[in-house]
Amino acid sequence: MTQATGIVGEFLSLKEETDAELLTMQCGDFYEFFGEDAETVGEELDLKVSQKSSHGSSYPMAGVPINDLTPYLKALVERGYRVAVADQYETDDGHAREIVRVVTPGTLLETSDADAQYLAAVVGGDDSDEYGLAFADITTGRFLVADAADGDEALTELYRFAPVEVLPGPDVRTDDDFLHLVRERTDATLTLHDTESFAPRRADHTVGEQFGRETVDRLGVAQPAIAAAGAVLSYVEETGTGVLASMTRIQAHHGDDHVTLDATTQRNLELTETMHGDSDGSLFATIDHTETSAGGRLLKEWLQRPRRSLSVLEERQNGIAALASAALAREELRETLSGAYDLARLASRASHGSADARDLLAVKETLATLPAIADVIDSNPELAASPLSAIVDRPDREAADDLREELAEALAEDPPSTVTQGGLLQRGYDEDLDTVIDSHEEVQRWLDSLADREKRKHGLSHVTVDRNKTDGYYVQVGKSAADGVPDHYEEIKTLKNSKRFTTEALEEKEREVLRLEEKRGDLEYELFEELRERVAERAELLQDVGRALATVDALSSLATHAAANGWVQPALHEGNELVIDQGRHPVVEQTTEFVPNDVRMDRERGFLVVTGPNMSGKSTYMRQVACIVLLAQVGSFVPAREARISLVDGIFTRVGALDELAQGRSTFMVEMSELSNILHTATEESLVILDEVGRGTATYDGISIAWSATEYLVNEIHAKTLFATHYHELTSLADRLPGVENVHVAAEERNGDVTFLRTVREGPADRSYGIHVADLAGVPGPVVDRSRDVLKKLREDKAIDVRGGTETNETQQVIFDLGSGQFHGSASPDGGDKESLDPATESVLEELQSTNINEVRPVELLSQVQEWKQRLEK
Ligand SMILES: Nc1ncnc2c1ncn2[C@@H]1O[C@H](COP(=O)(O)OP(=O)(O)OP(=O)(O)O)[C@@H](O)[C@H]1O
Repeated sequence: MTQATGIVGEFLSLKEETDAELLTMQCGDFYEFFGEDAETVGEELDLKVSQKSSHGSSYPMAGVPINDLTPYLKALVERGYRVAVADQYETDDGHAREIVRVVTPGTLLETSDADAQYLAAVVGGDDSDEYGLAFADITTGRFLVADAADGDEALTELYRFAPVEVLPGPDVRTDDDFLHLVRERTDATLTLHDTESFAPRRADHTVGEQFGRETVDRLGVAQPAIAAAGAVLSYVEETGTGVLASMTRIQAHHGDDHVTLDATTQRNLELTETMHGDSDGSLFATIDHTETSAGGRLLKEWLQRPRRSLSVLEERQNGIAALASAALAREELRETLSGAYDLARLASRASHGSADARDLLAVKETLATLPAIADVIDSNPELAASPLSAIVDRPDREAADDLREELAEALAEDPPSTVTQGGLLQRGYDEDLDTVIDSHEEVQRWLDSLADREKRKHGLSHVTVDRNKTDGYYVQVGKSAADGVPDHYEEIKTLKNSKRFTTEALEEKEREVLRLEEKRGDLEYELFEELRERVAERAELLQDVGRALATVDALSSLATHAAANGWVQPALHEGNELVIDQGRHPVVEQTTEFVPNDVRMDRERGFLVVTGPNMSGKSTYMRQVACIVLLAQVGSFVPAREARISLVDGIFTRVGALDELAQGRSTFMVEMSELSNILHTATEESLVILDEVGRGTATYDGISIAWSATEYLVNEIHAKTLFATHYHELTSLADRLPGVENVHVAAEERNGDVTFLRTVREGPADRSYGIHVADLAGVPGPVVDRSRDVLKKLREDKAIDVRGGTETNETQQVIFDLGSGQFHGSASPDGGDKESLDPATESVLEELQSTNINEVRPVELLSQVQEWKQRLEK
């Protein structure tokens, strides 16, 4: 390509200045893309690409009218592009252009999505495993920082906030494994931002400047989190979004305040989307009855970040309790809330300078909902006595009223969406403006009555006065009357049925009206900008009011759901007892005639082995327990007749996931790394849900792993655990290990038909129904019969040790007789049946026994298990 000159040359040299993938440049009334950019945009957005000739060469070109740029930008950014925007401005000798903004997924202000839009940065510690994270939602001004003890915790936070764009710090950039997991667990675009901005001193300075030195010192987060925050701020500034002013507050997200919910668990419990990736059918979609997008955002945040503080949870519970019983007042609140707009978003738009008069009107209307809501609360004794009154009193109500009044005095009732053509402000707001408006209206009246005057004065019929772009103002006279116009009429155009004239007086008024229009437009715009700036200065106030309204909305939503579905307030406590009477699964109960079930767990009964036929309801039962505990720690009521819930520090799940095979990962490998993560992180205060661990490999390997994991959880971790399994063998652990109990989901078999009762009962299931289910599913008869034969043949003795048993403190041995389906304690601890084992089996068992799966990496474990298998087969 020859060196481009002219407009294309200007485009290409601007393109060199930016690292954005695409550039669009203002050329008069259009934004244009040239060259490769034009082709990309043409393909992505189906935009027409034409050819622009420039000095003998020709370049692809695609453009959109200035006012239509936003939807195109949005579409490009949603496809993961970063787009630089160059604006044109006047200079003494013509015009020039410069890049004013780079729009990226995390800095797109024009989003119409109600969800939070987080821009994140993640930084590794210099010589520790620690990570620091920062999250900013530029559309609402929310800014959070968090420490993470290690890479896993950093990934968990990233999954929790689901950022749309991530800035990896300099050290994280080279960690391919970490980046791979970020890509896998979030939909974020990864952007390499200037390394300098992550430098400790510089970041510390940036953050101090933005939020105030003292605030930063009080945050109590480690240096990497500050580095991440500094990088985010510098990125927001550099991309030219101009919203830094709306970021008024920095908050530390302390993991300890929240229930640990790793990415897998958030997915397994289908918190915000189902396993299939739909938002419908998720727990959030089920319980969300919020009226405002800010309320919905807050409720989602609560679900993703359940709390551990009893006082925080009780405040929410008490709010919900009051709202749940005050049905009428609740409906009134929701009705009022339905008129509220997203104040945090409006504040960001005001800071950015893109809020129009309608946006400010929305601010005014929303500010007015706060006292309306406070009135409803005050006039209902139950609500007035609840934490709701403190919630609505938290923002500075007086300042909110002042701002609302100021806006009410300033804004016109129905302003246009353009801000440059007047009509934005009310009479009486500004004296100078009133004078201009008076003169403008006077001329306008003269023009409006001109046609009538001319008709009367000159005896003309068919006269109209109008204006258009080419002719300006004109008097139009019908053909039949056109000959009778007075001499001072000057003809400007002949049409088919009429003629257009102008007069000196009309021309003069036209000049006047244009001057006044311009003056009015300019003055109004100036006054409007000042007003908008004053609103932007109150960003923090708007965020506070927005938060209060969102809180009332989220609580009302939870109360509405509780009241409609018969949910109850759980008794929360810091002990160990988890008792759920007649619990239900919050999502499944919506679509099924649900059979409620009980749970009782405490220190003496901390591990439940859940058995039952396939499809009987084991998974549902366990998830139901996890969801109820989670909802309780959101502060919500729960689907049960009664519940007493001990607060947990984390919920961990290992549930067969559907999507792993699609991702080309070995199911067993995933299963083992998830198990390993649980065994490493769960504590005595955690809730662990294991669904068929060990299923992904050969039966005996599976049993061995399930067995030893159970021992470890019971003996070392003491976490409350529910473990569903098809390995009937594991049910014998209940007799041997204190704290382990069997429950089963009941089914009845009569004349070969199995009826699922969905009722959970004490004790192990009678037997495994696998072959029966195969039969039901229509597997051919001969195959079913033959599998029964094979099962019979497989029933041979195997010996397994139980660790941590009660009878002696020593390891004891039990023999599992697959023939009878029973375990027998060994006759003597070191002799007996053990001698009947061949040396190879014995050595494998010894190694298995001495393997601490908590210390072995999953990959090694896998190959170790394979090796044992080969030795046993030999
Ligand atoms: N308590 C209940 N009341 C009504 N329906 C239920 C109940 N529990 C489970 N179900 C329904 O039963 C079906 C099977 O449940 P689930 O997947 O939990 O079984 P499972 O025992 O875990 O099966 P598998 O062992 O094959 O994984 C689901 O469609 C679920 O909606």
